[in-house]
Amino acid sequence: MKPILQVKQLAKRYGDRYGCRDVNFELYEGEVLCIVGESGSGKSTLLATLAGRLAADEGEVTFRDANGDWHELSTLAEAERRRLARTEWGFVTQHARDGLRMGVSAGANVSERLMALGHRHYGQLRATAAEWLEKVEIGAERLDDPPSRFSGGMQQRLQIARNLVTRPRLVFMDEPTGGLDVSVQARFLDLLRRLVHESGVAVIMVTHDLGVARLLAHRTLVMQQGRVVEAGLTDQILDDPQHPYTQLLVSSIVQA
Ligand SMILES: Nc1ncnc2c1ncn2[C@@H]1O[C@H](COP(=O)(O)OP(=O)(O)OP(=O)(O)O)[C@@H](O)[C@H]1O
Repeated sequence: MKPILQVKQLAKRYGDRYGCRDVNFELYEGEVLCIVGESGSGKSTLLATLAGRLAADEGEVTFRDANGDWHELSTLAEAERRRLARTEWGFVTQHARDGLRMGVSAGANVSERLMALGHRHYGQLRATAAEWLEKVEIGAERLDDPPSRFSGGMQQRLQIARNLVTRPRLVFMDEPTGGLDVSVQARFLDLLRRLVHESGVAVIMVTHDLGVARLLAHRTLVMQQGRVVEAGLTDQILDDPQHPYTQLLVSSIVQA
């Protein structure tokens, strides 16, 4: 199997300080990778740089598209990056208001990305949006309601539908459970795990919650002060952490 993403010596600076540095890994089709670490360790910076939302200062990120062509993000024209973001990628944000259009209907939120791909048939768009609302357990009768009338958990599920409806090959997620009450997190994670598994999409997810990584991720990267200090299979990392910082992270949840 070939990787869909290759990351080499990636670094992003803010002024003369590094947000993240010396990051190397490959991601394979259908693989779920979690990036964990404490606040300020560089997780969001790394994610935004991988998705081309921030320009890398060093190293490279190379993505293989559905035709098998490789694209190095730093050399991509902005129009081409946007095309990839529309067709091959998704991005789920921590706060739904950053990832949804709060003023338009739930149905429009889902069909918008399809329309950007050229789908125009109104009845078909509506039917697909209804189908996806059902898939994320919202209920098609809410099709015309704006997400501002939804609970936090529903908004986050709508964001998932909006992103997966175009069948992207890679979805970036920045703390998707971060804003949710603990009581709704479990249901959300369960649904997410099922949809990711069914669709075969690859996911790179930032989380500070090792429990989320345990539940979803095949592999995990542990970040400290901008660097990846440990990387490997999630179960191995959580059951037998090698780096002192990972040991500290793991022991802090065991004690909690
Ligand atoms: N726009 C910015 N300008 C300057 N420094 C920044 C900026 N964004 C992040 N940083 C710094 O880069 C480092 C990494 O921050 P980043 O937000 O990527 O960490 P994080 O692990 O995602 O943290 P959190 O979990 O709190 O979101 C931190 O030291 C942070 O202060």
